[in-house]
Amino acid sequence: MLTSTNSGDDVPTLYGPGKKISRIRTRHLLEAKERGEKWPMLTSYDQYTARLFDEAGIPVLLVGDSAANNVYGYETSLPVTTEELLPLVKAVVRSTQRALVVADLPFGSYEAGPEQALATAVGFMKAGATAVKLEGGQRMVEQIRALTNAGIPVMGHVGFTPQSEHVVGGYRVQGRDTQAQAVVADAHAVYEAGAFSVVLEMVTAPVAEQVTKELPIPTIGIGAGPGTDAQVLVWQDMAGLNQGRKPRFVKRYANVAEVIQQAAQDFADEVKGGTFPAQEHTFDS
Ligand SMILES: Nc1nc(=O)c2c([nH]1)NC[C@@H]1CN(c3ccc(C(=O)N[C@@H](CCC(=O)O)C(=O)O)cc3)CN21
Ligand SMILES: CC(C)C(=O)C(=O)O
Repeated sequence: MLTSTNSGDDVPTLYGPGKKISRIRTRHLLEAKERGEKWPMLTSYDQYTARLFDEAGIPVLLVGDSAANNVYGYETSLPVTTEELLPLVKAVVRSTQRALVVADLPFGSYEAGPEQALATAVGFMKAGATAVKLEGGQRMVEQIRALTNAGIPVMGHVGFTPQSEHVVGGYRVQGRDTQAQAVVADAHAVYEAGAFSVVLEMVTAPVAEQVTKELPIPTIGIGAGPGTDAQVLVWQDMAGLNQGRKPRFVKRYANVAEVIQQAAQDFADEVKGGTFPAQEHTFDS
């Protein structure tokens, strides 16, 4: 079903159904940057998508706090809790053989300080995650340092940080004009604190490119242009299950919403019309 995109040589590529690396580790992501190999990351929150994306060769799956709006039906990321995210992390971990699973720390579970961050992150690691992600640059270096020292790989997240939308002043591009140096400084701070990678969200392309060139760790862009080492999208956006307003940075690669809705309508029609179930779906005496 899946066609290989591998060139067939012996270089262990990160992305692709060739599966030459049996289990993705953070060092593989660093090596990919050194080779100049770009890679995709997707969110996943459940068994079926985790399995499909893993088999498609997606090397990193993020159980995002975006489960808030994409699973639980909240309007923003703010309400979702550690208790709500933990079962989703467990489901994704159980359904993944190769991909590196990153657990997002939800709003309110790490900001109080390194001790709170460590307690929360340990819970996600015990649930089977391989790394955690948290939002914030310079203001989070203590947390990032504490987790890294405890053996927990940290993915940073700078630029637009949805958990602090009320301080940032809404969903806005970061890194324009006077903000540019703040975004660059945040990315450097995250790296120096020990992060193995960093998400750049809604950052201007030149700033993202500069950060990508300056840092030895992979940058993962969402609305940060083509210059980052990796790209991430929320899967319901990418596959067209989310039919809501589409941010500029989203590309819809399928229309899954239409497929599911058509299936539901066909099922309903056949039940009403008495054509389902047929003989083949029925047990004889
Ligand atoms: N479905 C979904 N996709 C996401 O990418 C996503 C979530 N949920 N939930 C958590 C955060 C919130 N994110 C978002 C959501 C919307 C915009 C947005 O509306 N952006 C506008 C405004 C940009 C501007 O100010 O110029 C856009 O058109 O891109 C941005 C980031 C990214 N994350
Ligand atoms: C958009 C990505 C990077 C994210 O943080 C999430 O899905 O929660």
